[in-house]
Amino acid sequence: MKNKLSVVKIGGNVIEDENALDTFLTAFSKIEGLKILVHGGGKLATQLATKLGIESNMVDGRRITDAETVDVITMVYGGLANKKIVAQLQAKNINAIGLSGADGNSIQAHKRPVKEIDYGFVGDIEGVNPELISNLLSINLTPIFCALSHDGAGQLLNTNADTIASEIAIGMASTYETTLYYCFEKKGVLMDVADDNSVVKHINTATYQKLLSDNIIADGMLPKLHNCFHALNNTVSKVCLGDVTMLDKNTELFTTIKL
Ligand SMILES: Nc1ncnc2c1ncn2[C@@H]1O[C@H](COP(=O)(O)OP(=O)(O)O)[C@@H](O)[C@H]1O
Ligand SMILES: CC(=O)N[C@@H](CCC(=O)OP(=O)(O)O)C(=O)O
Repeated sequence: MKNKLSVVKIGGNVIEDENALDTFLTAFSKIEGLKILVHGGGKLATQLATKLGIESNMVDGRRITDAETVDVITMVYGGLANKKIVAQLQAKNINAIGLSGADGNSIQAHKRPVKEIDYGFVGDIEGVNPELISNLLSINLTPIFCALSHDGAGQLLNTNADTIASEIAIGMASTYETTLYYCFEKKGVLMDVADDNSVVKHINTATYQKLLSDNIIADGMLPKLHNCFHALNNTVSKVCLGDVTMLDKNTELFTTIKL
């Protein structure tokens, strides 16, 4: 039987709120068994860019990443956000190790080809390095990934954190029984975004199509659910979406997705 592995992604809304981040990291530290954290930080990057007088441009939820912006996101994702999380997990007795995709060649990518839109230094993932990640897990380290990949030729690339989480879960799924958790500020996929009690508890391929055609899923939820099904179609066992209470298993109010 395969060992269980939890791959957990947290979004920018949780990271930028110190209390929410602490609550999340406490819940994450209590997850039993092997675990990996992937964090975003898009809002923090936008805030720092504004302070530096650099305009942020998003197209379809993806950041146009020019040369100045790739420096900003490297500072924020690989530096401030990643190292704060690692230090706070150390304080909770989790031996966390922070990684970008360049560290240990853990996430290989290529610069997105220019079609109608030039996204700049945005990376499309080619593969992850499951051996490295398994080795880290085997010596009791907990990998903490930020939203940076690399092209193998010296260039760091910006890759959406939801995508990094699904690709890592896929990369690990042949070795571990892998569950992917998307943890954000809502209780799951909601029928009405304004009503936190309207959680859709179970989604499968058929109900996903219905939610799409009824326009229930919008904005950031569109690429997130695309990543969920991409993971499930590539041997990840289960995907769950919800707020922090989903992790401590004290609630049944979250969304579980299976094919
Ligand atoms: N049906 C829905 N259920 C829940 N959230 C939804 C839904 N449709 C759109 N959203 C929006 O998607 C957002 C989550 O996407 P995003 O901001 O990209 O997440 P993250 O914080 O993980 O980066 C929610 O904050 C919510 O405003
Ligand atoms: C290419 C691209 O758009 N990358 C994202 C990476 C950060 C991220 O995904 O952060 P959240 O999870 O907090 O949204 C960005 O720069 O905003």
